Amino acid sequence: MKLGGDIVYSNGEKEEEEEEVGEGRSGRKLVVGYALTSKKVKSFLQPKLERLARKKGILFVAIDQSRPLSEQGPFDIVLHKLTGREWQQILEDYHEQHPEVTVLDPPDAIQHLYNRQSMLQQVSDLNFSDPHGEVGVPKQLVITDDPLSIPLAVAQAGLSLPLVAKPLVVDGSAKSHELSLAYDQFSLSMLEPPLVLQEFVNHGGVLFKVYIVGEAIKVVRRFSLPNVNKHDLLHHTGLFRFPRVSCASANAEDADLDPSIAELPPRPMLERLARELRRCLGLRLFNIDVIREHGTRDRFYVIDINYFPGYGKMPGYEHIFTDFLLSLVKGEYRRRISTS
Ligand SMILES: Nc1ncnc2c1ncn2[C@@H]1O[C@H](COP(=O)(O)OP(=O)(O)OP(=O)(O)O)[C@@H](O)[C@H]1O
Ligand SMILES: O=P(O)(O)O[C@H]1[C@H](O)[C@@H](O)[C@H](OP(=O)(O)O)[C@@H](OP(=O)(O)O)[C@H]1O
Ligand SMILES: [Mg+2]
Ligand SMILES: [Mg+2]
Repeated sequence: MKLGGDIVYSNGEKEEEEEEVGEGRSGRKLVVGYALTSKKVKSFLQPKLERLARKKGILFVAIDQSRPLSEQGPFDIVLHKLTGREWQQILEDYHEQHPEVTVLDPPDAIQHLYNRQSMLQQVSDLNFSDPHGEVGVPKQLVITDDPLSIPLAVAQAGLSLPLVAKPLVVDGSAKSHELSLAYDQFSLSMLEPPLVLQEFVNHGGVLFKVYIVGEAIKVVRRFSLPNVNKHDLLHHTGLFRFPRVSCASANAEDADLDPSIAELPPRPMLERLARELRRCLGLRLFNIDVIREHGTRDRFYVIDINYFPGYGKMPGYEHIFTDFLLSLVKGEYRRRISTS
């Protein structure tokens, strides 16, 4: 079904003249139940998203966690980002009782991303290489106990300094994003396991965030940590704790950067990588942090994967996300028609 219209928003954005209108199980509207933290509601459910969604026949409804899910809705789609075993069980039970509802995404698949080791394992297993480039993960080591054993473990694993120390578990807390850079082996004993130690890869201070929403991808540049050279390594000791550099709202899109550093990774390579990761992770909503090894044109590393990231910072996310939601029910209708 098509709806005419031509709205120009205050930010100067002009919507397409014709927008598709969604149809959910409840009739005309496509009902999306959401279970998100208040921080996520604020960053994701921005007025521009709700306005466009309404226009396309999509209704976002907050899930009341104090009431059984089956008594709410009916929903066509459940969108969620909450952690905890209890919530995971609620969703799994609900999915069993209501297989007709699309749960974005399956909780067991999301679990893989809440551990920085299993998060990158799938990327490593891909052994990704195509004519446009190679994508790997930095060498890393998991430490679960005794900080005093770290220097020896690092030497035995053959990891080179400097190392980025990251909390092993990512649970949405600020603490799970408290990272540090270790310049010398003695400082490694001051770290607090459980953690992942990852070789620092020089990449010219620019990182590429690749947002994935179903089959759509969008890449943005962000500032990152600067290169560490031999001189820095000789003259710095200790741990350098650093804030969430790549998450800062200031992006690197308009900065005057060295083109060999700022050049986006080749689009066909990212599309193929996203497709393969979507398949092996079993997820549709995530982003990957990609860096290009300094001094190379086509050697890339994935250093982080985030489930349901800050889409509010992705340009045009309201269009991409609403199109994605509509595509899910269209697929559902197609399936029903072909099996009836
Ligand atoms: N192996 C690495 N080599 C070089 N820089 C790195 C490496 N790992 C992390 N960094 C830098 O540290 C930043 C934070 O690391 P990472 O993305 O793993 O943490 P995070 O807390 O999960 O971030 P996000 O906010 O994206 O979830 C990166 O954006 C990048 O600037
Ligand atoms: O979009 P990028 O720059 O990757 O950063 C996101 C993080 O990766 C996410 O982990 C944050 O979400 P949570 O705070 O819900 O984990 C997410 O929080 P947000 O939705 O409040 O922006 C972002 O900080
Ligand atoms: Mg990151
Ligand atoms: Mg992360």
